[in-house]
Amino acid sequence: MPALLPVAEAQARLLALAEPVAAETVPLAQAAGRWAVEDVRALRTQPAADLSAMDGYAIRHADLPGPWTVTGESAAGRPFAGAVGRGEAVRIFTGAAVPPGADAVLVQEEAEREGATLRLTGEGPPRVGGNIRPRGLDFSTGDVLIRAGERLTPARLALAAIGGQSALKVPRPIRVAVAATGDELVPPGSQHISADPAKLPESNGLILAALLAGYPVELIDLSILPDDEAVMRDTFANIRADLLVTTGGASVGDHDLVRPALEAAGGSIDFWRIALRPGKPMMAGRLGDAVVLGLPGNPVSAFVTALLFVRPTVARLAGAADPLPRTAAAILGEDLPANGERADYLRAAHGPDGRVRASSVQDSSMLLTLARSTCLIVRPPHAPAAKAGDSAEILDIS
Ligand SMILES: Nc1nc2c(c(=O)[nH]1)N[C@H]1C(S)=C(S)[C@@H](COP(=O)(O)OP(=O)(O)OC[C@H]3O[C@@H](n4cnc5c(N)ncnc54)[C@H](O)[C@@H]3O)O[C@H]1N2
Ligand code: MOO
Repeated sequence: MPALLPVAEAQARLLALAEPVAAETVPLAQAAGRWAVEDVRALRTQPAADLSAMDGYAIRHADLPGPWTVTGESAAGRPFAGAVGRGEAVRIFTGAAVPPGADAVLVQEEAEREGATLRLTGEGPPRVGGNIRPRGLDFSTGDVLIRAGERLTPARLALAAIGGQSALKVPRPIRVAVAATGDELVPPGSQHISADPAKLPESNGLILAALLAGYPVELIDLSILPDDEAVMRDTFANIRADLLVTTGGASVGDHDLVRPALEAAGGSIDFWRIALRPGKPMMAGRLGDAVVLGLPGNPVSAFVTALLFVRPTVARLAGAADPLPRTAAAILGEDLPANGERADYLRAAHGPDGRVRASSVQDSSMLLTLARSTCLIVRPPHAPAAKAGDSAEILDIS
């Protein structure tokens, strides 16, 4: 058997197989969770004028400590038509244009008004420009607001809108075909599950669909394929997808038929078997225009490989410049033994003290421990033993 491929190398080879798909232009609301194909620039300056940051009175700072004569009002969307002269004040509200002549805003809590006469009761704005958001504070026309390859998060979509954009160029949705394999599998909720101990509810399809919720995908559900090479081959040969994900049948047993079926369908395997626990027998390759990922069948192995490989592939096909999952640092609540040759992704939970503790059982078939975990502790190959209180790298799965 060839040596196991390190995770980072496997990810790099996989991403090299995946080119972003063709782009389309969609209204902002449809761009949520997708990736920008090109730099998005501001079509306007924000704020477009000097605006008040508070409710109060627009004044000339040099006129402090007053008193002033109130000559009018400026509200958001309804600016004051005139200017502020010496000894004058204009009633102003948050977001309203500061009239010409005024250079500070006196907050109403620091003033007392009687008819048109305004008196200072507090300190007043400390400086020229006090309580004013100057024109262009956030950005100016032509500024790059979003870079090509960045994800269109809620904040970036709002930024594009306030920057004057109405539509964005993004890759079209990614067609992801998902097939579970195994004679033992039946759809979740099937009647005969409890009656037949040879049958097992299919769960990996849910893992994949749920992990891809919020991603720009069209899922093609190939359902459950039997352990039959010809059936698999014919199914694979007919898919119209950008990414084919199978689970199960990836290992070395007599019924592990995904690899030969893919090859019989005209596909090619780029790599197989990764220095990863769980998830060692994952394979990656191409079939026609599609990238193919053959995940192991054990549900926790399918989950971990979906996080490390499926989501990044979808993100790259969907235009992400930075598709790999981001790890975080956490403090260990317990000692960990030295690690072996495979990178280990340990199911773990954050305790009330904020520290993370790995579950004592890590068998890759066990979904209960996965469901109770808040993170995976990433143990690189050959990591030395670690002590409680040490920092560790984690992947959040909460
Ligand atoms: N002799 C060896 N045996 C195994 C090796 C090895 O290196 N040498 N690797 C082990 C490792 S590691 C893993 S991981 C598994 C993965 O095997 P497969 O991808 O071939 O998976 P299956 O045998 O089809 O299934 C494994 C297990 O998971 C259950 N399963 C499968 N699909 C689903 C699904 N969609 N939903 C729920 N559960 C599923 C299946 O019933 C099996 O219990 O191989 C080891 N063996
Ligand atoms: O790699 Mo398997 O996923 O260890 O159980």
